[in-house]
Amino acid sequence: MYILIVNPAAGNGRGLKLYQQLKKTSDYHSRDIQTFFTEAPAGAEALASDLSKSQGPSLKACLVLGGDGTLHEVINGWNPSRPVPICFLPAGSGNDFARGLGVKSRIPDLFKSVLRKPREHHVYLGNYQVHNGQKRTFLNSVGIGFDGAVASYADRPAFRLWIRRLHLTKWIYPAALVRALQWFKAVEVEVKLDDQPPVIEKVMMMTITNHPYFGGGMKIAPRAGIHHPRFSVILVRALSKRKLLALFLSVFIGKHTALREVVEWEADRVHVCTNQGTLFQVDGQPSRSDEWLIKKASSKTTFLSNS
Ligand SMILES: Nc1ncnc2c1ncn2[C@@H]1O[C@H](COP(=O)(O)OP(=O)(O)OP(=O)(O)O)[C@@H](O)[C@H]1O
Repeated sequence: MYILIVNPAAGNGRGLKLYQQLKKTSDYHSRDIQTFFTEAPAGAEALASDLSKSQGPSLKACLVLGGDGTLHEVINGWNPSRPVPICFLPAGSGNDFARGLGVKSRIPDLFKSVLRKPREHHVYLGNYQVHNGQKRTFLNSVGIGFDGAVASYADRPAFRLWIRRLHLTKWIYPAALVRALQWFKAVEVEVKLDDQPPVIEKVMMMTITNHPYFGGGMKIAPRAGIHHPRFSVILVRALSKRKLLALFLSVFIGKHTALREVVEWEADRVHVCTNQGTLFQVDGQPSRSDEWLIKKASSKTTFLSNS
């Protein structure tokens, strides 16, 4: 049997539309699939926690139809002592984790293939702790500084509404980037990678990522790979706003890492501190902190896909 968790609100209602398409397929009816809807913002975490406790050995996989935010909640809610393969059916506005996994098909095709002939990916996700808080897991990246400012802008209800009215949902992150550029200022951070001595840098942003993509398809860390056992760490040193905009434009052609202000490191453990509350994002969800401890997970999570 399968569990299907649906966020109807993902991708500004795309989650519901895709669910209605899946419901019409023969595979949906011929398999034992129990469907659950998230009922409120952040509802997927409690739902996944309850479902993971009540399932027996007949559960073959948990399918998640939603955006990166929904998948993040499911991964964090699911009881780790009852591991189950996860299949992400990307219905959000960003869907960077699906890009990282190499998913390209339409959702109904992906759904069909995963039920009939799934391909397993075993991935070391990332764990993070913010200012001695609870340890949590991330799928895509933790982005500190400008990256967090962009996510924070993209999360504003008025901005989302404006983007939706203009049918620019796909371009929400680039649009938020242009807005955040107007007020963001570089921050000083102390960075410690693995057992190396700490370094102090004035940065526009620092992104610690499991795979190359962020912001809805920008290939920020070209050397990263979802099957790599270490993080890619992208650090962008303080630069002018014009140059930062040029940097993001060069991300589309994969040339930004050639810039003098951009460095790409690898690490299993990253500790970052600042002396001021700084915006950051985790899997696209914005927040604020002054300390982050980020480590590769010690065990792998299984994802099902068709490629
Ligand atoms: N029933 C619901 N009604 C309203 N909001 C919901 C509901 N269920 C979940 N949510 C919220 O919807 C938000 C958006 O979901 P999600 O992040 O998965 O999609 P997205 O933002 O469109 O895509 P992405 O994260 O890929 O950019 C999340 O903050 C989640 O908590």
